[in-house]
Amino acid sequence: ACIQNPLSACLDVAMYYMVRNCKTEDFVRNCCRFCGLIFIGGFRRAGLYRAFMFSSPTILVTTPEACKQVLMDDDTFVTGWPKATVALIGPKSFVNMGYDEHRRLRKLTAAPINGFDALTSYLGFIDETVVTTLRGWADRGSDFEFLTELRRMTFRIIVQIFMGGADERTAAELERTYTELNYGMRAMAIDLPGFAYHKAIRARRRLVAALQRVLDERRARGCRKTAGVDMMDRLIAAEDEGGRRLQDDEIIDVLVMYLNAGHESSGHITMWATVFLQENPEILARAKAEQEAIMRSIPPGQKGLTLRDFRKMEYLSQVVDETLRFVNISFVSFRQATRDVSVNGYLIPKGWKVQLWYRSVHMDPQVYPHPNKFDPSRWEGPPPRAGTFLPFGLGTRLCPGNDLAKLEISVFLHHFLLGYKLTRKNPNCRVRYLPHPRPVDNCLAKITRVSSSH
Ligand code: HEM
Repeated sequence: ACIQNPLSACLDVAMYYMVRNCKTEDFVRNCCRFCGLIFIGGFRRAGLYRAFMFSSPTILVTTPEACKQVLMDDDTFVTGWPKATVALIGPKSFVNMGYDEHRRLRKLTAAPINGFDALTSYLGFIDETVVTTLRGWADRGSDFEFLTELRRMTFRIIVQIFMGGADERTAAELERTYTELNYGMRAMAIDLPGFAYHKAIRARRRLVAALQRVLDERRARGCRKTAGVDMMDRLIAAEDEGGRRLQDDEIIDVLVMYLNAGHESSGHITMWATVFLQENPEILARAKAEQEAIMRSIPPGQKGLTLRDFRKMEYLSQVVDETLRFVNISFVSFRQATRDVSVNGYLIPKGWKVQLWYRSVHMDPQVYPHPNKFDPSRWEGPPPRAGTFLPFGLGTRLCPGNDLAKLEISVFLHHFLLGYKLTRKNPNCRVRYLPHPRPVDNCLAKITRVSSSH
């Protein structure tokens, strides 16, 4: 992992400092002491650092301007995920796809997820799922892993959108397999028994086999063409200009990627937003008052929430944005330079990897004063300057599920605020930062009903 001492635990040390909410300078100082990584830019605000990570010479990009330049230039920067990640997500998924194929499949799959019509069609299911889930937790009356259950809930939603649903047992089993896949995603790529990466590779094999079974059944039964079409139907029916259809392994890799991306981050952010609300009574009171006002404005005959109600959740949207900034669930993206290019006055050589460190942007005191304070009110006023808020990335690879994610999280918080309370068993529980920030007890907690109408 390290230029000077390939056997050192340099990468672990690097990751340890970088994934915490610490300043890049602290990381550089500590990392250099441990293993002598070489950095350009030093302690000036160059925002670019040179390192050797995941077996490749790499430039770390940490300022809004430089991130924007890289993310908006598709000719010069192509996707550049580490081989180990590609092996887990799928060599035929977006993480490893050329420009044209990516554009085609992205167009096919993104429109049915985001946008007014798509979100309207999913809202009823999301609303019902959230209401039933919260009731079930409150009826339990005992502690449970809040994060684990939230991940199951967001997984049920994404499976409904992509595969027209799955029964409770299959969904829980698949979600457990995804958890194993995820734990190996940012682990050292050691494919030996006992290591997280090895377990993740095996989890991927199980996922591929499960999705192949569903695909076989779907092909045998015939795809739906009109009512009830889901993403699997769309992928099976898709043809390029030459009339070529997608092979099973291509469909499966796109599904493995979407089902993973479509529930992990949303589940984590929902958990953190709930925790932050519960820990900050003033913020909770203001968010709750807004939801109560929305409830009062709903006409008597209306069943469930509408997108119009969701659009009125202005303060809640600030809470969600602040959670996205503060937690940095997707803290880094990977690209590769296709030619020599100058960024911020420094040369990035052709073939070098480029890592975009969103966390550094979101925790930069020059962009966000007092970055370690959870303060939703910082989102009042005009929208942030381009490149300064990148929880969903930017450019042609901007997260296609961004609106869906915000909708799911907001619907959950709406019902939580109106009727429930979270009591954590270990409120000071240690946080683990890889693969995503989470309390090591997976947020062991109890949900109690505080309003008789829920
Ligand atoms: C809070 C929730 C979420 C966060 C923070 C998040 C974050 C991100 C980020 C930062 C990227 C850009 C990666 C890059 O530039 O290489 C991305 C890509 C992606 N996300 Fe999300 N995401 C979330 C939810 C979702 C959901 C709900 C879905 C699916 C419905 C989804 C599907 C994807 C896919 C397929 C990509 C790859 C896009 C491409 O390469 O064109 N994400 N996400």
